[in-house]
Amino acid sequence: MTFARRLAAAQEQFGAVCVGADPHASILEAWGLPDSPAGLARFADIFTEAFSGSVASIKPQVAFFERHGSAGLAVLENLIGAFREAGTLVIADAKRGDIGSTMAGYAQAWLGEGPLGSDAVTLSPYLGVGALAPAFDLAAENGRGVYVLAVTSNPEGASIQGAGVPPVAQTVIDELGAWNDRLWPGQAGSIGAVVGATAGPRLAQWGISLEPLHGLILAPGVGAQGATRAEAEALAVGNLLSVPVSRGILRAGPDMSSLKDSHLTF
Ligand SMILES: O=C(O)c1cc(=O)[nH]c(=O)n1[C@@H]1O[C@H](COP(=O)(O)O)[C@@H](O)[C@H]1O
Repeated sequence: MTFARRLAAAQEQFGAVCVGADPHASILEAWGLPDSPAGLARFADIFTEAFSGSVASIKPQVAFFERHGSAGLAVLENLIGAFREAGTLVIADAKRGDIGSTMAGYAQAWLGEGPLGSDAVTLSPYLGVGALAPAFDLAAENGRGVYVLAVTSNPEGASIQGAGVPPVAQTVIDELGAWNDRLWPGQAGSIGAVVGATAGPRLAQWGISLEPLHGLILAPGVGAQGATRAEAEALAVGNLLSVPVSRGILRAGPDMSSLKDSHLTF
């Protein structure tokens, strides 16, 4: 089954919130845990108990695991495995992107059968949308998905993403839509665009249309970055929307019952 269909079924059951697994040093501290591989492992245990099997998807931000080196990556591997085994979709937020041959390596790492293999991965299109083809092709082959940065939630992205006529972001979205149509003809594609929930005013100012995407939208920025769920929902325009929330949810921990319920408030 395609990633888009699996995600649609999961969101029908659990809703569109994607819980961010972002163990910032400040979150570990707030949870009374050391900023070490042992603290990270304890974070992962609590996070797994709170959310595995009870939300549609999670999004581990891999930087917060990488900063602990190989021990941190081992925690990430276990986390990915535990959630996938429970049937909760894992979107690895790795923001990878490189020339085609190296891209094939990243695709195998994050969308393959190895220990970091996830249901979907985030990618950066700065080397060209076409350079990401190895990830698109693997996703089509094995029922995985990708999310490509288009209009990011941070203000610094504007000078590049809004440059040109049509703006770079529109070109990214149009090219992603063409890939979706080619790889998943006649159905929702499993390639998504990352469009910040904070980015509504930029979309309007640049005249960006998300309609040609024919796929998925990931709209970060709700909660800690100040955007609302309604602002995220306004972005869907016929695409399947997921709303990742990291700090807004994690700040409810480590108390298990507050943490378990926190995603319901978004
Ligand atoms: O790709 C992403 O997920 C992403 C893209 C973007 O434009 N903005 C953005 O904040 N993110 C990620 O979404 C999460 C947002 O975290 P919170 O602001 O704590 O909810 C972080 O993991 C970011 O790395």
